[in-house]
Amino acid sequence: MILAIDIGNTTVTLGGVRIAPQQAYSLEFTARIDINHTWSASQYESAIEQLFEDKNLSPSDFRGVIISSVVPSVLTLLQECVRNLFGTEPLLVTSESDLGMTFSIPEPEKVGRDRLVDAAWAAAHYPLPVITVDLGTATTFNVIRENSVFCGGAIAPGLDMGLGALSERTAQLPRLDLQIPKRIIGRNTEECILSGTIVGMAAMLDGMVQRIEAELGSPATLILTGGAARFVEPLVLHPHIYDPNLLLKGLAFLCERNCAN
Ligand SMILES: Nc1ncnc2c1ncn2[C@@H]1O[C@H](COP(=O)(O)OP(=O)(O)OP(=O)(O)O)[C@@H](O)[C@H]1O
Ligand SMILES: CC(C)(CO)[C@@H](O)C(=O)NCCC(=O)O
Ligand SMILES: [K+]
Repeated sequence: MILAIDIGNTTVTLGGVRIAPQQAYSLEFTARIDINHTWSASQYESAIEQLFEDKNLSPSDFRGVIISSVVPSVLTLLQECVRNLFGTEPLLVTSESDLGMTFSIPEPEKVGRDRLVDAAWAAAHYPLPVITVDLGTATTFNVIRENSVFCGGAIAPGLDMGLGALSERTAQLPRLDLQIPKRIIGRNTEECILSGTIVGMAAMLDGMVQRIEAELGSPATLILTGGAARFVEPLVLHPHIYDPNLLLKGLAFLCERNCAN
């Protein structure tokens, strides 16, 4: 199997991805390590060793390691971990990787590598044009046109970021955990916050997708992913596919594609 590592601003997500014949990708395991900016490489290394021990895994179970990162400082630490644990360099996703896409934007190297992975998987596996929406620390949109042309997207504040900001910057609003709202018209403070944040996110997605389709001049396939997607997905009206492991499968896909070359 392939070890896929996504370094985000909140979490490092690890996945063991097995690729069966006929290109069937399955997740053998997933694990999350919270980003801790005081940690050294050896602390991340211990966390990964502990994970392997818990899951009865060893480095020899993996035939490749690939990383996408949007946090350069943590990437340096995890590259060192992989070197120590596996004795090899991990493959890194960049805009120069073979992504199976071309770019119609001026600075592809500035696009978050998590966005590139989502886009590469979607371009290869879904009818084009396709829009991917990833609900993580931020909510990101990618738009891939016919012929696998990555033409841009959008970046909005994340769900949890919105919930956090509401409580931190007010006297009377509590900190709530994500949950699916019971109704649109909230009947108390908690219901109002959940409606405004979560139904609001779904409405934003629907409105954005409508506007993106208008700019494209054609309907698009809509793919939703990311840790917070399950709270929003049931409220999205536009036809869509919920693919919770897009990023990890995308990493394994790119590992295959870029190791073979
Ligand atoms: N098991 C869970 N229960 C409740 N909320 C969750 C759970 N898993 C994820 N979330 C929420 O989903 C959000 C997004 O998760 P995801 O893993 O996609 O991104 P992240 O790790 O927070 O962001 P990044 O990838 O930028 O680090 C998290 O901020 C968290 O609030
Ligand atoms: C938007 C985030 C933070 C989402 O993880 C990440 O993709 C990122 O840092 N992007 C860089 C800017 C860009 O994608 O244009
Ligand atoms: K920043």
